[in-house]
Amino acid sequence: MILTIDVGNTRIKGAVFENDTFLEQFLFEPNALQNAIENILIQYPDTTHLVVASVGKLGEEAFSSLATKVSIHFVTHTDAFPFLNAYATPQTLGIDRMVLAAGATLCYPAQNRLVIDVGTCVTYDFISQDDVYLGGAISPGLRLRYESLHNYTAKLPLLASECPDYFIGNSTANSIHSGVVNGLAHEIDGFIEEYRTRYSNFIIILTGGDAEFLAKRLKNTIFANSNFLLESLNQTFQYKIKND
Ligand SMILES: Nc1ncnc2c1ncn2[C@@H]1O[C@H](COP(=O)(O)OP(=O)(O)O)[C@@H](O)[C@H]1O
Ligand SMILES: CC(C)(COP(=O)(O)O)[C@@H](O)C(=O)NCCC(=O)O
Ligand SMILES: [K+]
Repeated sequence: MILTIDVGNTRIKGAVFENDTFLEQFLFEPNALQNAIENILIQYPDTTHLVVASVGKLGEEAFSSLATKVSIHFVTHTDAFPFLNAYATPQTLGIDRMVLAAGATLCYPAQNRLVIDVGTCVTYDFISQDDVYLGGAISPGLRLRYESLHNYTAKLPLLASECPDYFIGNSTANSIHSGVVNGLAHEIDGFIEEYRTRYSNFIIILTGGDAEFLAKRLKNTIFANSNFLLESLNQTFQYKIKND
């Protein structure tokens, strides 16, 4: 069994896999992480590997105390990945984006793929059908947009995310909801259209903490899979074992 852990900039998520089967997912509190992992290892004593991808504040040392209990693999740029990386600065490419690209390449062979991850940031990643990672885009995520409006103005309140069923916001709150949610939905729809002018066919994977919330606002019918990064971590690790 493998326990995969995704340290994002907002949340730390985990999942236990038995081969390709997703058994259970977890959400961690940063200051109770070690204890929580120890409990998972007790609950799933057949766990042999802990596989971690971090773009957040936690580095490899945050997991080192667990090394006596489980074999730890911290994913880095030097791992084996199933695509050719055409990014001009591969060493600064987010490891989460590399893992998403690997998952898309392995799960959807021989086709163009667009991965959209709506987390703290929205990331777009495009992998061509000949398995070349081309890059994509980074923009502020849903919560970051709500927080920026509040943090960088004198008068705008901080609101909880709400799905507007209107386009014209008729109050301050409704204007913010329309600007943030409709704005992000239009961005995603617009990006997909831009990719369509360049590539006639590609599959779209929508993931991240706000994927389900946004999926219903999009023009394009896209099936959201919030666990795609955790699943891709499992796939990437299995690929690494076979190709090292
Ligand atoms: N319980 C929650 N706590 C924080 N954010 C949440 C929660 N549920 C949904 N979200 C949304 O999910 C987003 C974070 O998504 P996630 O994919 O976990 O981000 P990251 O990988 O960057 O940490 C937040 O921006 C927020 O809008
Ligand atoms: C863009 C990101 C901040 C996204 O992080 P997330 O929203 O998943 O927490 C992360 O992938 C990152 O730090 N990237 C480095 C820059 C790059 O990918 O080019
Ligand atoms: K993201």
